[in-house]
Amino acid sequence: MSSSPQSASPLPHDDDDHDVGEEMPRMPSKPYSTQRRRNVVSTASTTIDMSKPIPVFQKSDSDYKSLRETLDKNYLFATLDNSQKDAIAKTMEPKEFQKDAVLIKQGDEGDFFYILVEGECDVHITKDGNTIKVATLRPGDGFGEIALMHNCPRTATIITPSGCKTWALDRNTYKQVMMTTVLTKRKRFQDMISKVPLFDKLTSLERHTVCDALQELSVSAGHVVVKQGDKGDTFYIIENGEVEITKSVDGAPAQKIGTLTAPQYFGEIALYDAEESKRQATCTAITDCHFLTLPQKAFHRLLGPLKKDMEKRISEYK
Ligand SMILES: Nc1ncnc2c1ncn2[C@@H]1O[C@@H]2COP(=O)(O)O[C@H]2[C@H]1O
Repeated sequence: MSSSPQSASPLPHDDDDHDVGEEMPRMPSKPYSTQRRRNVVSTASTTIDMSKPIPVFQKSDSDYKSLRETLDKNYLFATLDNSQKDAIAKTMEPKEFQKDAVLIKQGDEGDFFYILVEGECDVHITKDGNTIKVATLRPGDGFGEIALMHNCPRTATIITPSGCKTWALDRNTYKQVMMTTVLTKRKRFQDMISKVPLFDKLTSLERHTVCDALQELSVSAGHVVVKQGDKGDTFYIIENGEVEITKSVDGAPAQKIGTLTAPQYFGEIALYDAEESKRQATCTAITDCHFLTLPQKAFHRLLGPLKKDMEKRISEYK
């Protein structure tokens, strides 16, 4: 990874939970190095000046290409359009960390969002005086978004046991680029999420984070959303429509075992149950349907606190 900064931007001191202001940030159609943004975004307590030039870090073509591909695959950027992802890829800067370095400390203020390029990082969470390792991050994974998007202290400590290479995105740029899409989406999805009893046990920060990761999917009546025997990689919440569940046992013709409607969910067994990572039943839209979906990585990270509740429901199916 080779790069050099073209211009540096000081980190802002804007804080508090942001509302989407009257004027929305729009991504430039030209590269940052030649264009300034004039929009201003008002927030609860402050204003983010969108006219600040955004730094461009020169990268080799191959670094740019692989970073851009990583952004395409990462669920945190799923709602951004191509020009927004181009802009992020241009502005990200390389940061390397030595063995045992602490990239993020729980409780600190957020400064950067990172994408891991090489090496591994462990995620440790301290609660009630106990520290536990909750996850290991691998190349392609992003982290550090929660404190930036929610103006809260860092929710976990990130340590690299072996040393690592990352791409880093400063707080101001992250918020400028993500604010429009993520906050608008969060407002829309909060209503829906509040109707799903499963999510009652999440804290409001956890619910916000789930909203930020949700994606949308519309299918027509007759579409097979999940097929028995397939490998599962998505969790579905029904926002509109009806889904029929059918299951074949020991090769016999599939039998209907139920119908789901909003705000019920499906697709969790193959994601949670390592032994049954294959879809256990077929789920077919019997009307046109609209779903909110969570990709597998987000599901594990964000719905970890609900594992027991989901396992209880899974055992009731059996
Ligand atoms: N359970 C988890 N699994 C994986 N990553 C997490 C988990 N909890 C928090 N993180 C990440 O750790 C980061 C710590 O800084 P942030 O709170 O800004 O953002 C956090 C998330 O990106």
